[in-house]
Amino acid sequence: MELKNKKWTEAEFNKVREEVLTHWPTGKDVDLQEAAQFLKGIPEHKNFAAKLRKAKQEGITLAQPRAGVALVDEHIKLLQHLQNEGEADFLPCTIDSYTRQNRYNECQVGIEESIKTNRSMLNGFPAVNHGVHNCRKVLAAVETPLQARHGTPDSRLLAEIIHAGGWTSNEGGGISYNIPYAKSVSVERSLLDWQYCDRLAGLYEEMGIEINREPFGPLTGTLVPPSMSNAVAIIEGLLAAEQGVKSLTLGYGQCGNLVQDVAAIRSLIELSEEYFKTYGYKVDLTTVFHQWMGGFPADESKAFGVISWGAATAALAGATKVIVKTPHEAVGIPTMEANAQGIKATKQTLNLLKGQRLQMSKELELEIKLIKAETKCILDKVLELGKGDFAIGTVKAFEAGVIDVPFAPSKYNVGKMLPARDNNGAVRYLEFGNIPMTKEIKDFNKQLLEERAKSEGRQVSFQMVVDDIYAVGKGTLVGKPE
Ligand SMILES: CC[C@H]1O[C@@H](n2cnc3c(N)ncnc32)[C@H](O)[C@@H]1O
Repeated sequence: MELKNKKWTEAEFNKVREEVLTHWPTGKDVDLQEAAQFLKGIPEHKNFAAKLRKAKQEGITLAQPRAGVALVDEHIKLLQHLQNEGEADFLPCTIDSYTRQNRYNECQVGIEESIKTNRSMLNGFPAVNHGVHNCRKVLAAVETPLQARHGTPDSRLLAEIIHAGGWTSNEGGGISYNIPYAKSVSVERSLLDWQYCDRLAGLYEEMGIEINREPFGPLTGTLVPPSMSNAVAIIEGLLAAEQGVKSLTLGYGQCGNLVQDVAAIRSLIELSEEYFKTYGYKVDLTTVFHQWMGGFPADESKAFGVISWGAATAALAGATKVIVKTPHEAVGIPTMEANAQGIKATKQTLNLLKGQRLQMSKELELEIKLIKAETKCILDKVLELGKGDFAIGTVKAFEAGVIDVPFAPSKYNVGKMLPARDNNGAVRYLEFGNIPMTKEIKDFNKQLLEERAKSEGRQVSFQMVVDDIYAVGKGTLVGKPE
């Protein structure tokens, strides 16, 4: 199938679908019409898109954890704890790493091992292997909407099974679940495979069922300049809308400077609304703010400091949803108690800040303008490279280094751009690589980094990048020389 940013016809979709449903035996339980009937029977309070729309109307920020274990009953117990004790507003099913690489045979081994050892031998819920009916069993056991959260370049079979299972949201996208997660998956391949997932969501929409899609905002979660992550989010949103997606949550990963993080969310909303209007897409747009995605302090009390700071920033930014971290972040998969604690700390902060927003200021206005200008430089070039087609343009933009995600494992990412924090901890471009920014923008980024260098008595250098990567885990935002 040739890649172009054009809505797939049902014939094109069905031709691919026949093969997708054979990738694992559980694919044969997916029947679109039967699934549509099942989904229509799900009460509104368990529909992701509906709950997001309500939160946006009420101007509140909702909290969602990440969580997933190997076996169905344990996963249900975990989610019920996060709902009842943690008071989670949305529940995830974080999918295991084997499923993310379509290695369903290894999932099967992991499931059997988990049964044998009575502990989760997978780092998430293997939804493909568990199949439609077990996904429905999970949905029946909770009272909040469910979403698949993962990092899967080819999420086609996973999307089929979780949506037929009544989970009304799927996270990911052809850039955001490839470049930060895979080494050798071509951008063209992942864009096509995610067009499939978006077209599936679009088909359900056409049958009167709302399905939410959430591109993965943070990307590598390591010093990603807001304009780079916003550019990717807007592209993935536009590609999804072309396939018929009507409920979109665009995301962003906390960088740590309050003004910049609030400006990132505000500019993401403003710029995406501009683009969706230009292209005539009628979409329910919401935002999601991911609490700090970088290195965490091992000390749990300090971890709660990071978690609460992320919650506060999400509230002050006016994000619709915040993704919660846990006090076990530095060590690995959290216990269900630690996971619930992260949600409770987050909700305490959200409740205390309810209705409050960071007021407009000269600094905030400047940062919003700067992020929008930088983002438009990237998007304009992508569109030019694609001769008006964002899908083709994205493939060419990666080849040219116009889209360049810092610290990405993918061999399709040129990795020439380098970010570093300025004196206030805002993430700036230290090296632009082939990213086409105006001279004014380049000079401004350079000036801010020079100011930091001067205050630290050193040259602007790669060492700043290294220092910034380790800083938060060591208790500061900016990695100043010791
Ligand atoms: C995007 C990476 C994030 O997902 C989190 N994560 C990955 N798998 C799980 C899991 N199974 N349960 C809870 N959190 C998880 C991980 O801690 C990290 O914060």
